[in-house]
Amino acid sequence: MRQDAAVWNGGMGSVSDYVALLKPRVMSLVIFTAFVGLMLAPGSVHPVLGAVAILCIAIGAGASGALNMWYDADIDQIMSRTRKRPIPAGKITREEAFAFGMTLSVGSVVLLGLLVNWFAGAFLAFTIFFYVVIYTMWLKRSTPQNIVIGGAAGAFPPMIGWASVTGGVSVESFALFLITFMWTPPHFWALALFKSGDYRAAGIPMLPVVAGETSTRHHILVYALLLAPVGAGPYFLGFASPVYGAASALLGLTFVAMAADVWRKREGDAARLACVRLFKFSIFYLFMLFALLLGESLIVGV
Ligand code: HEM
Ligand SMILES: CC(C)=CCC/C(C)=C/CC/C(C)=C/COP(=O)(O)OP(=O)(O)O
Repeated sequence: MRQDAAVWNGGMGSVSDYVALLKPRVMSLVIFTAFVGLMLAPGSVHPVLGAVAILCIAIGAGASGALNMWYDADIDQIMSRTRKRPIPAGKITREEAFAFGMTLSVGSVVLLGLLVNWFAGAFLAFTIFFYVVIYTMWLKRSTPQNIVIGGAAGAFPPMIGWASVTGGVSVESFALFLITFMWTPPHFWALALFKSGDYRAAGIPMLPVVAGETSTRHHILVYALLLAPVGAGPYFLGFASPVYGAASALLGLTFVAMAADVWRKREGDAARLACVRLFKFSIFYLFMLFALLLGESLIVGV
């Protein structure tokens, strides 16, 4: 039976504990990509409904983070990076986190369906399900390909933003999905390389634990090489300008160069630094690609 890691502290957690359950820092970039999807979609939506859509996606994303922490309380208590989270720290019980996550999940989906459209609402429900059930409850603990497949959940939000305007999907919204989908493995493995002790202790079959560091470095480089052209996809598909094409190529080549650095530097501080640099750059990279697309859509819209 799964052990409840949280200790009942005799009262409700504070507001900041509940905010922490929403994984706000990670989800901020997810929400930004959803916003860009909404802004790029053809046609228009009333600004109030657009704001409602983004709010619902944000709440749904946060809710899925809370449900992830509900299920993962046992392993979060073991890993040094996650030990201070509200449940292992004894600030919030698993039951409270579950009730909070479920309420926000259902609320965000129903609100998006009723006020915006039911295709977007169903897509949000599917994404929450994918992250919580497919990734967290199933793949994360069973295969080193966990984040390759499970990472799709984090890549769907721009498609949900797009669907909030059009009520459907398209080649363009799929191209936005593909960028985050190809980006997630190197984003995560760069960090996992030097956190593998944590995952080993928790019994999570992340790639560096199962396949070793050399294989993980190889995977990072291959994904970076695939990501570079995928990042330029919006230009090749004709919904971004040559300026975006050139900028995305430059960012993609920098990503590849940093992945090659991780591949080359195998020992000591140099290896660790190369991983940290790639991890930090990965976040900058994704933010920049979507910011460039947003900038172009605003200029065209003027
Ligand atoms: C299965 C997929 C993913 C995994 C396993 C993963 C894992 C991680 C981990 C372990 C961290 C370290 C810091 C922390 O715990 O907050 C992190 C940070 C971060 N991730 Fe991811 N991530 C994934 C997908 C994504 C996606 C889809 C996005 C956004 C589109 C994203 C954005 C970020 C950001 C912005 C940070 C930095 C947070 C900070 O500044 O503290 N991640 N990720
Ligand atoms: C709209 C919607 C529902 C969006 C969901 C977005 C999403 C799935 C983002 C993934 C973010 C993330 C931190 C995954 C890591 O989970 P982990 O459990 O491996 O990381 P951890 O060890 O830090 O908990």
